[in-house]
Amino acid sequence: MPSLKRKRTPASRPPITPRTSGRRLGHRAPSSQAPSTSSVPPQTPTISSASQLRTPYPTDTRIETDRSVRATDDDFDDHVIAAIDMKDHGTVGCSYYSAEEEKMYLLGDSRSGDMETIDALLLQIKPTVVLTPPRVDLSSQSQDQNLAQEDVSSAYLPYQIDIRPTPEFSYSNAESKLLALQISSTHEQRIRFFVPQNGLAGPEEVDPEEMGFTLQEGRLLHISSSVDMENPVTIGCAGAILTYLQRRRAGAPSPLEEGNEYRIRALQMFNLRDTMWINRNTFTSLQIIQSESHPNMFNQGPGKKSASGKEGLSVYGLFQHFAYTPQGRARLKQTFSRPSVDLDTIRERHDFIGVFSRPDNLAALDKMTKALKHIKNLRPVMVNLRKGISTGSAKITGFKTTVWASLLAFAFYSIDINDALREVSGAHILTLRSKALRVFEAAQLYRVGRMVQEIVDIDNSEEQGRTVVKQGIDRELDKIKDRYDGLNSLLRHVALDIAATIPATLDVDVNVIYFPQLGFNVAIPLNDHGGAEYTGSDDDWELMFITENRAYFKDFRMREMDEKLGDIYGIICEKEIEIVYDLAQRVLRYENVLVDASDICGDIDSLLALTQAASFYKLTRPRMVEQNVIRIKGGRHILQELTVSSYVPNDTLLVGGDESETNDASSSTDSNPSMLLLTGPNYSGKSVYIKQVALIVYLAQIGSFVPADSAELGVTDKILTKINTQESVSKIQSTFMNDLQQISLCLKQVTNRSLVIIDEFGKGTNESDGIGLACGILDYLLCLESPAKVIAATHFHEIFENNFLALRPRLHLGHMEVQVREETQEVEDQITYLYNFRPGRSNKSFGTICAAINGIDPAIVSRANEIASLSARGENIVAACAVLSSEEMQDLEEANSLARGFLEIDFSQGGPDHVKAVFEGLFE
Ligand SMILES: Nc1ncnc2c1ncn2[C@@H]1O[C@H](COP(=O)(O)OP(=O)(O)OP(=O)(O)O)[C@@H](O)[C@H]1O
Repeated sequence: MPSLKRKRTPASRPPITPRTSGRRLGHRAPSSQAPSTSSVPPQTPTISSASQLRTPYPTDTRIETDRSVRATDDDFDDHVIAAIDMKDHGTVGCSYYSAEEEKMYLLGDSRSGDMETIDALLLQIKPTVVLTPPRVDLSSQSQDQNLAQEDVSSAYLPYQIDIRPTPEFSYSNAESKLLALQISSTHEQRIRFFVPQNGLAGPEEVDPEEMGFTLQEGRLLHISSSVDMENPVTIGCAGAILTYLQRRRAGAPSPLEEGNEYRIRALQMFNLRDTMWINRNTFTSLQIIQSESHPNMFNQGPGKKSASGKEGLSVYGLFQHFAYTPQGRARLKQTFSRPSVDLDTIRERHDFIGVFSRPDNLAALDKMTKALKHIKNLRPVMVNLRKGISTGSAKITGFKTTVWASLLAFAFYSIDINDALREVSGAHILTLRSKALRVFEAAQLYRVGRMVQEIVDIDNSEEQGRTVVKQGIDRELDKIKDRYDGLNSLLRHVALDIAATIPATLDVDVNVIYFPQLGFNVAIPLNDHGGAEYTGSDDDWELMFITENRAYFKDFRMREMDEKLGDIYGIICEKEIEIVYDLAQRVLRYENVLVDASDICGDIDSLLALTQAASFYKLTRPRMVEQNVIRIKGGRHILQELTVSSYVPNDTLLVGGDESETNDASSSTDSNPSMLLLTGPNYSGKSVYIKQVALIVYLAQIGSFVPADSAELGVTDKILTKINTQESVSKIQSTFMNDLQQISLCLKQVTNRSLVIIDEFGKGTNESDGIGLACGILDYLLCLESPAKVIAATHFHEIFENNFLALRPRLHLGHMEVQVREETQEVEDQITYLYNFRPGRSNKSFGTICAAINGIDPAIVSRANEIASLSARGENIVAACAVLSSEEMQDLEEANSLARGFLEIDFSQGGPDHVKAVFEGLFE
């Protein structure tokens, strides 16, 4: 008996269509052609008998509002709702809710906050909606953000600002709402609070009520375990978010959304204090997450390989290819937006990379990365599973097969990760490993995997676009399925019977087709006039519908089969729905631990991305120390070195705070400088050098290895930059104005643990003002009692020619070496860029040589050289320019004697003839 293979159809409902040919002239025997599934009517209906039973609400209900607040199945994960408040002259509080993680994060109140703090927060959080009370005006911030986004990157999406009444931010509103939260029922919350060390022993062991607390006390205790209630502004913000979520739920058009959307599984504090302060300007200018074009990209100088060398490159871009899971990439991006200032966290990440970089762990690393490539984020999978159950059976039949396939792959591949973690040598020091092993064990991965594998026929499910249950699970279901599969042969026989009743003079193809919703039908091809080639031998044939090629009829045989077998497909689906529903519920018992396991895979994936990048880009482990120091040997710029054929590594030494040199001895290279001031011609590599130092510090603190032969680094709390970028060009204000804003922010934020990067400050105004300001700022930074680490580059040679900036041990001068061969005829060959950092200042201005290289007339260049050196010496340029050539001197002397002779003429003596004779004498 030919078995009926159910093919995927657009609506996933297989029509069964055995076909036989009617008799042609000459009484040919009915064709023995195999049954075909051709001519599937486009209006194939959907199955719903069982689904309607369990679907109390329309399954396609969606909340459609604007981009930021809509909650659909597709973008549900994207929502990040932040609330920000500022009180009492600068206490900033912030909370945010991530729909993807189903978590609310609360910031510790930041007492010295300002709009820049808020900007940094928004940058980190990347919210879709921001709630603020009327007293906080974010409109300028978002305007700026939109501008930046337009011009530079899509990394920072604009957000919707929702100004809410002040009472929504009150502490009392927040407290009552927090206490009413139902998060204590979740496994994770109980464990976090009551048995932090015991890991995942089981929820029943740690119920607060069992420990003798009243419900209210239990909840307060519970909330306080994850939230520091001593942060009133932040707590107020949490209240505003809870009010917002409540309003959203109440406004949902269908109760379907309730409980599914905006659930809060956990509360967690996050603190800017643990995070390095780094603002958008710095992210942009160091090309960390977005691209930057060098101002000279269209005018390449020597050593520049291609104009597009920097375009489109970003540090994050270099690393992200090594993260394979969605949660890993999200975690990696978060790591890049939040470099840490916590030594333990940083060292732990370095330890992880160190362990997995060991040659004897290569096999384990390989096993883990291979496994990670198959792992999906279980958060949306679980949301779909939960929704499928709570929204009724129509959803269940529509359980995307990816739900089961993802679960199955997750279970089995995370077992591989678990095994690899056990095999890794030297990993006992890694707390992430211990945590992962604990969570994987609790998640009962093998059991969950087996449950899914035993029940769900993944291949067939994918083919049919619905969940198909395997043979052997339910005897009755198997029997019905056998009957369904046998339909194929039955229908062929019926088709042959019908064909035998068709007059021999006609040659008609007869098909009998089963549609799950429309039952059994005889399908007859259409003739050239659009009518059926045959319409039945008697009145019994009833035309049901016509498609493009065929007409469909019911006769007594079809009606009889409808009666006996018409529901067969529906019954199969209904049975399968029940089994799958039961399976979904059993899997959901492990929901929290499975989600934890999925998150842990993200953590592991992001750290393995750092590990693989470390080997690919030849990075080394920095030595993180308590001292306030940056000591780099053979440092490289991780992006720039990819764009040049041979990159020249350089050393750096900077010491901040009290450890920097304070005595007034004359400058010496042995002292500990807090400031490095670089000079040198264009293209000599100053900007690359200063950015390289900042990037090494940054990379170390996100937990990555660094591009250097060795690096000894103390923790830096802020990287503050004044660097010209494309972004500044796009701003409404002038470059100088922007420079001033950047530098004033640096000066306001700076601490002795900060790293300040200043690239050519003061270029946008007149020279003397620029020099004055630059000197004033550098001097201010040098004179701080406990100075920050500063690297600055300048073209203002006057600073040194005129001793505007007093030399002192804290200040080291440096330049990027260039080789000059003046004896060479061709001016282009006179200068070679070596890119070596050398102590001391550049003793010559090569600006004019650069001008010559770029095609400026040699006479102009030589004149410019003369004037530049006069100017650098502070001489009177006007007087110097008045010096005349010998020819000019001769002419001048002649004119002089002529004028004197004229003045000596005595016009009172003699008549006109006498005067005429005197004149003629003068001009002879
Ligand atoms: N260490 C290095 N090794 C190799 N090439 C380098 C190095 N540093 C810089 N370069 C090359 O020199 C080019 C110019 O560098 P950079 O922009 O830092 O110069 P600059 O002195 O800051 O110039 P400007 O004063 O015009 O801004 C870079 O684009 C790069 O191609």
